[in-house]
Amino acid sequence: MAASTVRINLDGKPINPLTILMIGAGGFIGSHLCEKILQETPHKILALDVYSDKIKHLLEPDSLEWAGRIQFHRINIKHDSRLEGLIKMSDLTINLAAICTPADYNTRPLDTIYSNFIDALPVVKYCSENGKRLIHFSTCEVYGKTIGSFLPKDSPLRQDPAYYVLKEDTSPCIFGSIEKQRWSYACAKQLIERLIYAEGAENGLEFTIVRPFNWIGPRMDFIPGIDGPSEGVPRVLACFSNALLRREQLKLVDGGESQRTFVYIKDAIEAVLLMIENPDRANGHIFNVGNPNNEVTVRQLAEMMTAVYANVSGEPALEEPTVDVSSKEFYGEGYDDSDKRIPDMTIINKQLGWNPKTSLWDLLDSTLTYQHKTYAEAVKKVISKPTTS
Ligand SMILES: NC(=O)c1ccc[n+]([C@@H]2O[C@H](COP(=O)([O-])OP(=O)(O)OC[C@H]3O[C@@H](n4cnc5c(N)ncnc54)[C@H](O)[C@@H]3O)[C@@H](O)[C@H]2O)c1
Ligand SMILES: O=c1ccn([C@@H]2O[C@H](COP(=O)(O)OP(=O)(O)O[C@H]3OC[C@@H](O)[C@H](O)[C@H]3O)[C@@H](O)[C@H]2O)c(=O)[nH]1
Repeated sequence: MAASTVRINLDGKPINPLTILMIGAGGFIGSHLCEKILQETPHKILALDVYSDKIKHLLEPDSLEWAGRIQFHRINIKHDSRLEGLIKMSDLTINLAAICTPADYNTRPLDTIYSNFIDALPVVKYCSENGKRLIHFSTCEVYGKTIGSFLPKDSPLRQDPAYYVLKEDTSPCIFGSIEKQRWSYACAKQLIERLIYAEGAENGLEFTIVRPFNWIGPRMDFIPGIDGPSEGVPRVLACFSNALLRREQLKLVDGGESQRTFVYIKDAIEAVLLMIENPDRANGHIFNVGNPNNEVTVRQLAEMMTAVYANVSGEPALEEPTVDVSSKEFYGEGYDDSDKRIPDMTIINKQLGWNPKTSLWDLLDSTLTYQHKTYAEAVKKVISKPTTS
């Protein structure tokens, strides 16, 4: 975008160029947000992460048109005295850093809690003390299970949205027992939300909290044995992509009955840009960001991904594309699940006029096209290598 174009916000006011500190800029969401900001706005980004692979295309070569507007800082926020200085230099801090893969919640609960609560504390504190605005990434997992999941299976109330649609300002947060360590993540996220909210109420911190509902798209997580550990278990999109690329069966945890709504990353990033550029409408709010129209069971997701991938790759699907596995076998002791996640969109609609656009089929089509182009050759090479005994 031409730096001279004046951008106007939702209230018709000109948007001044900002310096944005993006913590976790090298991750899935961060990489898309950096791309969007550099391509469509005049804002500057201080991109902070321990990894930069997913934003390498934005950092190199130096001749890129936005070269002067992004600066990478390889920093671990757990222990780095440069954090406060970077927050002071910026108009806005966006915190995306977190351990956020379910396979870690019950197997590395301490790391999960430290990452999602303790490590976020200095970020909140420095923003509050220095009068800087904060956009913090929480999660839809703070809602936990729906009220409806506790009703008898045949109860007609299960069909009533009041028992399952998740609302920022009224829905309760329902987690399992302490032994179900899956909830370590949701609980840590909930406590940091409460702390941010309290900083706003008592010390005037200008904040926005984002609750993403299963954002998916290119560059999400990793393909085990290709650009991540062979034994690693990423989130469902990458697990299923990996199986499709290897022509293996897709594993359905506990029958794949849980339901999710999936939103295309590019739609969701538009919502974040609206928050960035409309502080008067976004400050003090918690926003669900998801696509209520894209609900499926995990089994339906597997079936749809199998069909889309057959189109994209030109290879017919396996005769039996899925296999059931127990959650204990797949994730280990202490796993539990969210049953159903439909975001209420009233608040984000009212404040920012945002709506998701992309259907599940279309978003899977573009995402699996990317997965195929990026990984198919590398996976074939790995599979064709003789295994050492
Ligand atoms: N993708 C989703 O659908 C989704 C859903 C709910 C919530 N979220 C939240 O959104 C945020 C971003 O998610 P994502 O999907 O992009 O995950 P991601 O794992 O791809 O990105 C997180 C990034 O943070 C970095 N990071 C972690 N700890 C760090 C530290 N101590 N210092 C510096 N960098 C650190 C990681 O290296 C990684 O690049 C997270 O807070 C996550 O909980 C995402
Ligand atoms: O191979 C797999 C992987 C996952 N699954 C199931 O697919 C569903 C979705 O799993 P994901 O790995 O995408 O993660 P979840 O939706 O449970 O949680 C996510 O929600 C929002 C964010 O906070 C995090 O990114 C993550 O916690 C779960 O029911 C899981 O059990 C499978 O059936 N098979």
